[in-house]
Amino acid sequence: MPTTHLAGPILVIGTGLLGTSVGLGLSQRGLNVWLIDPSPSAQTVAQDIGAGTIHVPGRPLAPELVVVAAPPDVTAAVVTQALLEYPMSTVVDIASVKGSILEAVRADARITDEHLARYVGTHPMAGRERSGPASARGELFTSMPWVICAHAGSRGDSVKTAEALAIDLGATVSRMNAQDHDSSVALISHFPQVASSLIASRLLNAPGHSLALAGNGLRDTTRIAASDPKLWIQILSHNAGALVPILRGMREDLDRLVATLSDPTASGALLDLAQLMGEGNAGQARIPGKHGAPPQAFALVTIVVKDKPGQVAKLLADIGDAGINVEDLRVEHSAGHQVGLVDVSVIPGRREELITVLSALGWKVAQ
Ligand SMILES: NC(=O)C1=CN([C@@H]2O[C@H](COP(=O)(O)OP(=O)(O)OC[C@H]3O[C@@H](n4cnc5c(N)ncnc54)[C@H](O)[C@@H]3O)[C@@H](O)[C@H]2O)C=CC1
Ligand SMILES: O=C(O)C(=O)Cc1ccc(O)cc1
Repeated sequence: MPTTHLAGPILVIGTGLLGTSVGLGLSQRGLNVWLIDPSPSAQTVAQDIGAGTIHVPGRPLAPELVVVAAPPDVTAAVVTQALLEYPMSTVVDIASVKGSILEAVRADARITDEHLARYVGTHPMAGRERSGPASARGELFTSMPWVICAHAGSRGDSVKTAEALAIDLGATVSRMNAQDHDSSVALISHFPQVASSLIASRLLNAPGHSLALAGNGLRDTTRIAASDPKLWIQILSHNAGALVPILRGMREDLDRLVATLSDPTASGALLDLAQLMGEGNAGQARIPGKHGAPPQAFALVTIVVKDKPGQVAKLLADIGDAGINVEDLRVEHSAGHQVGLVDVSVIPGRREELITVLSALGWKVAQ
């Protein structure tokens, strides 16, 4: 068994996608995990897939750590209850918003400074569009950022325990206060979610023959529009204060774009468009690369594969045998043809070698 920073036991309250993923990851590392969820089926599925053991309320339990993985709306109430019920435990939550939850816990008349000292708000920056325990993965957090939002009254050992959770699950710890967290995620998570939903909602009345032409541009920009509405109405409403200024900024840009495109022959119009595209290029280039590394432009090699079982696995095995690391992978199917296009990203210095090796093995390299 791998060594862990946590000793356990750990109680996970809320065994949906995130809670079950936490339970799976910790159980796989040999820790003793207990599970509670008001939904009997969520609780049972989580236990059945190996996330831990259902905790029967009323049975004595003194967890080292309580992880609250409930929806944002109820998180503050569940955290408060856990602080009162488990007087020796550190209590963390993993909700996508932090400021409103800290305020609500603090505002509860039953919560003293001693209680609050054991609470640490946290947020793993990892998830999926699907909710529920059946979609959970123990490896969900590997190499992903996990924000630890200690507050002024947090106890040092509780902050360490919260960080141990992130580290034991393979995540990268990032520390900031709740306000900085909320303004950061408004920009890098909540705004993209809204933008994606707005784009996808434009497709509602699109004719089928238009949609049939869709490629990765549309798929990339609408992937997260498939997210769970029940969760997102809570996230967006809890972080509205940080989100609204970003949306106002976008509205200004959109108004300017509409004005420019209303007369694209006007003097300065093309310059305006070039500026918009240029600013987009510059913003996109600022997004860090894999594992938080600086942005890195990978080289792309496109391979044409037959659309039949095992082809992509065989291709990856051949690339692996050549000792070349695949940095990113995308498979595209061309409509009406029995072939797939596999885009393989590698570090630029290995591109030519990859093309030579694959061509020699009989693969059809498109570019
Ligand atoms: N889905 C994602 O991609 C991410 C979600 N989060 C946060 O994780 C939390 C959980 O989200 P998911 O696991 O995706 O949702 P989910 O819908 O898969 O699971 C939520 C679970 O909480 C349970 N629950 C409802 N009321 C409860 C209560 N009063 N006490 C205890 N449990 C209760 C539900 O029965 C359900 O099993 C949310 O606060 C969300 O903001 C954080 C990072 C990523
Ligand atoms: O799928 C993605 O790209 C995400 O960004 C997932 C996600 C959703 C909600 C969060 O609070 C954190 C991460």
